[in-house]
Amino acid sequence: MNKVVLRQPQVADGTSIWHLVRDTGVLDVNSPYSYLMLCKFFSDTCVVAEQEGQIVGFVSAFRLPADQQTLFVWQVAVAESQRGKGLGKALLKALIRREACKNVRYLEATVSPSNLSSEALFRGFARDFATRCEVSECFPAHLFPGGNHESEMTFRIGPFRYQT
Ligand SMILES: CC(=O)NCC[C@H](N)C(=O)O
Repeated sequence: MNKVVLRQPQVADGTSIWHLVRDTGVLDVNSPYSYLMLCKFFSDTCVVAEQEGQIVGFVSAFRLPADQQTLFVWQVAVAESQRGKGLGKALLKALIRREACKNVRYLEATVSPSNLSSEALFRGFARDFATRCEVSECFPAHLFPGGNHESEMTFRIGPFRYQT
């Protein structure tokens, strides 16, 4: 099986990332522009996974403006072909080891109740770092238009007790 390489995204990856997110069938598909913007202005806290020239994984994140010690993970996308191989956790670990994430003490992400694999990912990540994972409501379903979006629950992981 060919090696999966984890790297910082470039703007040329934007459309492939958009396709990957769309093809997961579970994530909110943001505009193609938003993925170009993430690759250009937030690449220090984004990671892509590439295999044989194909983007097969992606994580986007940024430090919270109101709390620079917390890293907010926006989306984690893993291609069907890579499911169940630990790629999601590998993406998060590559992210948290970045220089741009130095001294991050908490990681936050939102997960919808039906996304059991995402819940398992974050709970497993907290376990691996021997730290807490606290869940609270972030965006109740009624805040979304059209009545067809689940609530989003915040998974707050930390504190990271040693240099991450
Ligand atoms: C961690 C993660 O992928 N959360 C998804 C949040 C939201 N539903 C989205 O897809 O952007």
